[in-house]
Amino acid sequence: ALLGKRLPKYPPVAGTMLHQLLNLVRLPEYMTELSRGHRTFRMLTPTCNYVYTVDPANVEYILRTNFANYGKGTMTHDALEDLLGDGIFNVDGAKWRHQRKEASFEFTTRALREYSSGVFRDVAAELAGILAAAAVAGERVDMEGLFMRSTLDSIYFQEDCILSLKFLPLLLAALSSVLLLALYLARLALLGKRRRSYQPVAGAMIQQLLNWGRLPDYMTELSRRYGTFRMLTLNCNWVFTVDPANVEYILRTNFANYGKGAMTHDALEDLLGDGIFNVDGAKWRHQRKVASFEFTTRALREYSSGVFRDMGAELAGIVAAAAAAGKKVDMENLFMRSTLDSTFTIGFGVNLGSLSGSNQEGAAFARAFDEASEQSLYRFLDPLWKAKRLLGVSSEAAMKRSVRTINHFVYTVIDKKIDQMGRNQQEFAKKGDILSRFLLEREKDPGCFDNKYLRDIILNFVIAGRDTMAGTLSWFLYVLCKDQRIQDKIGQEVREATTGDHQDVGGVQEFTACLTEDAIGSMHYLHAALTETLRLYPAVPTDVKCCFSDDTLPDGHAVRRGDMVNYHPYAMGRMKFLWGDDADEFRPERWLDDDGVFVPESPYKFTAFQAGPRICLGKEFAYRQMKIFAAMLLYLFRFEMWERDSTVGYRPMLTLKMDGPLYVRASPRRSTGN
Ligand code: HEM
Repeated sequence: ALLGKRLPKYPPVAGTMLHQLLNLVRLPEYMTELSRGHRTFRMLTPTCNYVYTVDPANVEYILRTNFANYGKGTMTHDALEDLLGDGIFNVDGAKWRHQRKEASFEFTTRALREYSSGVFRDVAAELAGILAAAAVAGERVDMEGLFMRSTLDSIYFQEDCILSLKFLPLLLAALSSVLLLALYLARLALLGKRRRSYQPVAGAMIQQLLNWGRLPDYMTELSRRYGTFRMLTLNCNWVFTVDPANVEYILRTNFANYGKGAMTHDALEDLLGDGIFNVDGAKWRHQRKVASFEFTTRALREYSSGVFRDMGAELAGIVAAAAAAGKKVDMENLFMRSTLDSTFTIGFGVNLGSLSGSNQEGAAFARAFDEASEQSLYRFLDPLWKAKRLLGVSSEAAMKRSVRTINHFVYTVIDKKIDQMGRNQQEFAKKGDILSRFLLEREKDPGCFDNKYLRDIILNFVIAGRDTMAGTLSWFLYVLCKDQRIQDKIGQEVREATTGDHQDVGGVQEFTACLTEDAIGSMHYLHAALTETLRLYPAVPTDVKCCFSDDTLPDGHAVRRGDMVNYHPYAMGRMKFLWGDDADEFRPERWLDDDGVFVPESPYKFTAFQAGPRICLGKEFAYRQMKIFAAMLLYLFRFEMWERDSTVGYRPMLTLKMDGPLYVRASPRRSTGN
């Protein structure tokens, strides 16, 4: 992205608007001459560039490949509005789509085809008659004039125009058919406008603020009552839906019309910068491409599996020590620390040591990151946040402090890495972490991205990998503490897939060696239990997209440009109309077929990983790590809540984080050998 910024390559300048004015009477010729010199060029005007091209590849790109990025725009629309209004020639987006659909239908009806063919034949016969008369009389004929008058575009009735008089009935017939069509389209457009029905209003922002501590459940209650509804705010509608057809529409069918938008970008910019989570268009496409490539390399898969196993073993060691001492363990905290360590190690080749508690700076970073994440979500509901940021007061003062801590920490990591690379290039080239790979790329192509770009990638990677996985593992263990039957079933499956029934291994390290890719792949019940956790406790409980132009959702409800359209994984996971009467029940079996094989659901119904072109890139990655951690812990230990009947809640953040510790008692299922 930075390379794109630093080295923008614009087409050569072939002239200015003045040159075009001087050549106005021969403009097409003049532009043809320029096109011979440059296939693509610019003409400068006081307001913007005019780019001209005769290159078919460019033409295909703007007319088809990246169609969504090129349209009439406001300048053309405003200039032609008095003449063409909001007709098909002069609009983009939903208005264009609607008229195009109606017109496409009308233009292909057999009735219109037959009627117009008759008119054309009659007009042509009249024209031939006039020509015949002129030929007999030896008179000259102005063919251009005849053609003009015989087509619909130039219908002027003048008393001295014999041809028009002759053609009048036919022209009127043709004109009336066109007018009828126009009236029909206008009526449809008007009807469409009149019929535009909006989602019922379920409340206003104030209600969301009043229910802040239990927002996901409050929104679930509203979803049960309304399905799709609006919450009013001062500046735009917030639309919420749990309808899979709507979800598919915004995430896939009409993907180009729904994106992060300026509001989300601004609210998250301090934390996520221009990272993949927070951008649309070309910036998103570029990072998606690079990341998709990185995430599927075998090298990264192997490297990350190794890191997950080591980290899982370290975690198991800590739990074993607590179990031996009969002490309670806060598993939520351990998961947060261990996933932070594993994410950092894979991302940057640096073990933060937060699991072992050896790194104070790492702990401060994690705290600042949580605070910034919570504050970023709050910004969506606080209309004054920008003013507060400007003045550096209240919640925004804390946000500034958190971001400073985060930036200091991340830039230090990057600087250290650059230092390492400088000291031993050859050793460095062997490193499997993502930052090293990016730095090596930068060596080959200096200036392709700077430290700010790397910082944004890091933080996006951290929020992607750390909070989501730690949260899911914590909720997973929580529900398992409440249901020992499921816990034992997973323990048994892990045992069968790894060591078999009769040969328990003694220690963590020994067991780690049994956790092969095949063994992990065969744990269908564990896979189902993790998926069931994500159904009821989706790591990203609500996801919002900005609507770029007026549209109608598949359920018939309209949305306006600028509306914030939310689909709600947390609420969706609890809807009876989607999951049956036992929707609230934790039941991994619902994901398995009769042979016990995991069967995935439509991603538009089970939306925990999003869906469509922006589906989570780390889905497989996440399952692998979660399965390694879960398998290791459940093979070795049995867990129960430290206080038997205690429950845990959540904190409103970008991710569904537990509110407070998850204190459990761990007891060995078998000897850990530690
Ligand atoms: C349980 C674990 C996870 C869940 C539930 C999850 C869920 C999601 C969701 C809902 C999104 C869409 C966010 C949005 O743009 O609105 C997303 C995007 C993404 N996730 Fe995950 N994620 C998980 C783990 C991971 C991991 C471990 C990684 C990588 C290490 C990862 C990488 C990404 C990336 C790069 C995107 C951005 C995709 C794009 O915008 O094109 N995720 N994830």
